[in-house]
Order: sequence, then C-alpha cells, then structure tokens
Amino acid sequence: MAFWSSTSVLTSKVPRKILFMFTLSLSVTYLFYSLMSCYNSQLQFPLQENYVYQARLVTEETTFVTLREKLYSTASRAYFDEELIERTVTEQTLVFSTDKRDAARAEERTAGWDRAQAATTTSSSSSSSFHSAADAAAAAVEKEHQDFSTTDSDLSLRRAPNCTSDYGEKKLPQAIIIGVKKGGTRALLEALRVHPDVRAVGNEPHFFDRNYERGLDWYRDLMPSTLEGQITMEKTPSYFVTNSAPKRIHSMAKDIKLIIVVRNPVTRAISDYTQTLSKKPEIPTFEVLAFKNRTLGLIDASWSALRIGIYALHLENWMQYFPLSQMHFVSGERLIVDPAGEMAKVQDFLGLKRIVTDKHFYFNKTKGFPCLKKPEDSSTPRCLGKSKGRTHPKIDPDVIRRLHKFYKPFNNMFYQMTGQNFQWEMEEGGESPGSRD
Ligand SMILES: Nc1ncnc2c1ncn2[C@@H]1O[C@H](COP(=O)(O)OS(=O)(=O)O)[C@@H](OP(=O)(O)O)[C@H]1O
Repeated sequence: MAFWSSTSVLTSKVPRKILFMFTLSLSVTYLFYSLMSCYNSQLQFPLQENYVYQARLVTEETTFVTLREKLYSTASRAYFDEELIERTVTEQTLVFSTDKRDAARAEERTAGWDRAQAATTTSSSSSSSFHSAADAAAAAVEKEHQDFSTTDSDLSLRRAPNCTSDYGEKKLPQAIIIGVKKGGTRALLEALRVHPDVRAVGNEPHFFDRNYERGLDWYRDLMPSTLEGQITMEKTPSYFVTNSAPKRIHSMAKDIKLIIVVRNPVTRAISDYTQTLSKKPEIPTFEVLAFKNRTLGLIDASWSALRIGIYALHLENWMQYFPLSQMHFVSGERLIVDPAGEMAKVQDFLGLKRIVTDKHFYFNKTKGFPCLKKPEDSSTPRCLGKSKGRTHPKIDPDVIRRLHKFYKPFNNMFYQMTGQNFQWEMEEGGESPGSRD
C-alpha cells in the first residue's frame, strides 16, 4: 500500500517536473525569438529609412552601404540568375562618400547586363484592326503569314522564385516598357536596373497578351519586392502591337508610365527576321517574305516583321486610353550611340534622380555596342548576350529602298503624333541615319 502511495506521489511529481521543464524551455525559446524579432525589426526600419534617405535626399557626406542594400542586391541577382548565369556575390562592408556611394550602388546592379540573354519575344499574332485611312492599305494586303517569331522564356511555364519577399512588398508595375520588339528594349531595361530606385522582373511576363486570364495576383507575384520610393517595372515588347493591351493596362493603372523604344522600322524588320532566321534557317529570304507581289511592288504588310513597324497605327490604339504625357519614346538608334543621353530622358520621365550616366557605359569595340562598365572586383564582361547585336544578312538595297518608301507616310504620321522626328528617312546612297543596314 505504502509502495503504491509512494509510486503515485512519484508519478504525480515527475510529470510536474517535466511540465515545468517543458514550460521553461518554451518560455526561453519564446523569449529568444521575441528578442530576435525585436532586433530584426529594429534593424530593418532604420535601414529602410536610411535607404530612402540615401537614395532621395543624398545630403550626408559619408555613410555605410547598408546590410539591407547588400541583401537587396543579392536577392535581385538571385532572382535574375534563375534564368541566367549563376554568379557568386561578394559581400563587403564599404564606406563611400555620398557621390561615390550612389555610383557604386548603381555599379553593383550592373550585374544583370552581361547576364541578359536572348529575351526573344513573339510578336502578337493577333490580327491587327487597323483604324483610320491606313486601314484600307494594310487590309488590302492582309494575309495570314506563318509567324516565324520565336518565344521568349515564358513565365507561364517557368517561375522565378521569390527571393525578396521579406524585404518590401510586391507591387504591380508603375512603368512598363511596352515595345517595340527588337527596338533595344533589353538594353534599356538592363541600364534602368542599374538605378537603385528601379526594380524589374528579368523575364518578359507577357501578362497583357498571353497570360491575362491568370489574373492580377499572378502578375503581381512575378514582380520583385520593392521598398517605398522604388519603381516596379517590366518589359514585354509585344504589348505595343497587342490590340487588347491598352485597355487591359488602363484598367489596371490609369496613371501608369509607358516606355516605347522605337527604331527605324526597316532595320527593325531585318533584326526581327534575323532572329527568326537564327532559329529557323530554312525560312524564305527576307526579300521573298517582304512582298506579296514583288513585280507589282506590293509589300506584304501582314507579315509581322513589317506590320510591327507601322508604329503610327499601333500608337493610335494606345492613344485611345493614354495621354501622350504618360508615354515616353526612346530612340533605339540613340540608345546605341548615346545611351547616357537617352537614359537621362528616361530617368526624368520616370521621376528618378539621374543616377545612370555616361560613367556607367563604355563602347565595346568587339561587341560593337555600348556595354555597362564592370565593377573593379569583377572580370565578367557587361555586354548583352549574343542574340543582341547580331550581324544582319545583306538585304537587296532595292528592297530596302522600297520598304523605306512604304514606311515613309507612317513614319511621318508617327513623328506628328509624338512630336518627335526620329530621322528614319533614307539619305542619298541608300543609308538611313543610325541604321546599320
Ligand atoms: N547596348 C546594346 N547591346 C546590344 N544590343 C543593343 C544595345 N543597345 C541596343 N541594342 C539593340 O537591341 C536590339 C534588340 O532589341 P530588343 O532587346 O528590344 O529585342 S527583343 O525584342 O527583346 O528580342 C539589337 O538588335 P540587333 O542588332 O538586330 O540584334 C540591338 O541592335
């Protein structure tokens, strides 16, 4: 009996002890995590303020490049690396003067440039609904061509991981590079990504043309996280020629800023064809595809490579939803000869401080294009990939002349609409300014 009573005392005491130990360990764990989270939040908020302060006010003489910024740029790289080249990020604590700090932060972000691969796009194959007087001309030669365009890395199939969810918030874009295909959109986006106040998705989301039914939450989730004061961006050049895109984008954000990189439509068409040819060498020659009837001189404007270049018609569609003040046109030609000059205008349009300047570019003779300067600690070149700046096939000069003639009225219309003269007219001798063809 005594044995049983002592046993029951023991058993009632042991669970209590265990209970006590358990409670104690829980309390200690809780206390530990509370302290940690308190430490983290104290760490985060001052850094966030510091970031905004650094990026916008920039009055302090000397400051540390913050841990948050380093984390941020690491995350940004990791996001981009999902589709591109793996790269090791060396973390360093640096002390800079104010001016150097911005430049260094910007340089740190140049990592994306050399990793920007063939972001090939598919032009929208949706049949164009040509408005106005040009309707008749284009419709007269309307014919459904086989679309030889290749696809961009498709986000509907492959999603990049969210590497920055803890820092900032995913937002719908406030600015989009909507076109034009082969205009120089990748070069522009990568140069913009150098800016500390720009965060952009590396792939082309194709939300407003191919993935619209997936919904805005899907779209938002593709975006990198941003902090207050940072702009979320994406580029999908096929939007410019997608009839439904203006309405859809307008219904998402009426005040969105739209950037369009335009290039001589003849050169653009040849560039487009060159891209297709690289994937499908068996396609007919450019000269064959360009005409409905070459003897009669009837241009085939339904061929997507040519149709995309009728900028005035596509712009008319956008102008039904957006005022010109919300659009900015970048000259694809000037982006090559004076990238810093074009970047200054783009940064002004986006309301950004002019941080990306001529200090960030150099002309790479081998590539034949401007490239982003590399930071001192890296030996990686910072030029766009092989699919950007390809050698174009030689096109019959007579065909080029006829195409210039075909585009002339549309170009003039486009100059009038935008209030900008892009000087795509052919000069004596068959050369067009800024054109490589
Ligand atoms: N810095 C730099 N480096 C390389 N290439 C440059 C650069 N700036 C502009 N370009 C021109 O960009 C053209 C490709 O345009 P996109 O990037 O808009 O093409 S795509 O629509 O995303 O496929 C590409 O066209 P191609 O020359 O026909 O390859 C280039 O002429």
